[in-house]
Amino acid sequence: MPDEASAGDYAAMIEDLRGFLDRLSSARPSPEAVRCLREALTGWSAELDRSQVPEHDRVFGRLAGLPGRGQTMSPRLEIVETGPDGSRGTVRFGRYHLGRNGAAHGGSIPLVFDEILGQVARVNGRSLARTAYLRVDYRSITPIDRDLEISARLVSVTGRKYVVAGELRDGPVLCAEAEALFVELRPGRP
Ligand SMILES: CCCCCCCC(=O)SCCNC(=O)CCNC(=O)[C@H](O)C(C)(C)COP(=O)(O)OP(=O)(O)OC[C@H]1O[C@@H](n2cnc3c(N)ncnc32)[C@H](O)[C@@H]1OP(=O)(O)O
Repeated sequence: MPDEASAGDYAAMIEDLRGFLDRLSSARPSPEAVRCLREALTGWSAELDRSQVPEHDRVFGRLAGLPGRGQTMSPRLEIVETGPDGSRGTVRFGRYHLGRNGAAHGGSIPLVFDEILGQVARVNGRSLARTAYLRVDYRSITPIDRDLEISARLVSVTGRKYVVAGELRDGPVLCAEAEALFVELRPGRP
């Protein structure tokens, strides 16, 4: 992991990257701007090629405690309260996550449910578990560009099986609900 100062810079860079992806996805750049962007990206890809590391040493998505864990794959999730039986927080789907007609893309919603439901399954040291299934019911469109409330609660523990349920709300409106099964890995399983 990076030291505190560079972790702060890394986290800020990830926020910049989220903002960049939002702007890119809702822009209609000129051909000249596209050429310049390509040039800059090619330069940065070459630079990053020089600092590739094995999975264990990655920083992306490993900054626990920060909103979004320092990654851009899933929408920005900020946990405000967590405990052994559940957690709640806010999530913001950006323009990058737009599907059609103002609604978040259906695939971006399970991403954030896997994050928060997985975190509930992970507390109390149940770290070596994987998502066996994740079911999402889309109840109403999920709007982008505003903070929504998201929650998860532990439903049951049966041997190695943890069932966790979640809800995504825009104020009084239920946007989506989910249920997932996490199965603790047997010793020696990757
Ligand atoms: C706690 C930390 C949370 C971390 C969040 C992780 C986020 C992720 O996205 S992980 C990546 C996505 N998931 C994966 O890649 C998982 C791929 N699948 C697997 O590795 C395995 O199938 C795995 C680990 C889920 C289960 O394998 P294994 O340990 O051999 O379990 P197995 O013995 O077959 O089944 C155990 C129990 O779970 C049940 N079960 C397993 N899969 C399912 C399923 N899909 N649906 C319903 N029940 C299931 C079995 O029926 C069995 O129940 P019972 O004990 O009552 O008979």
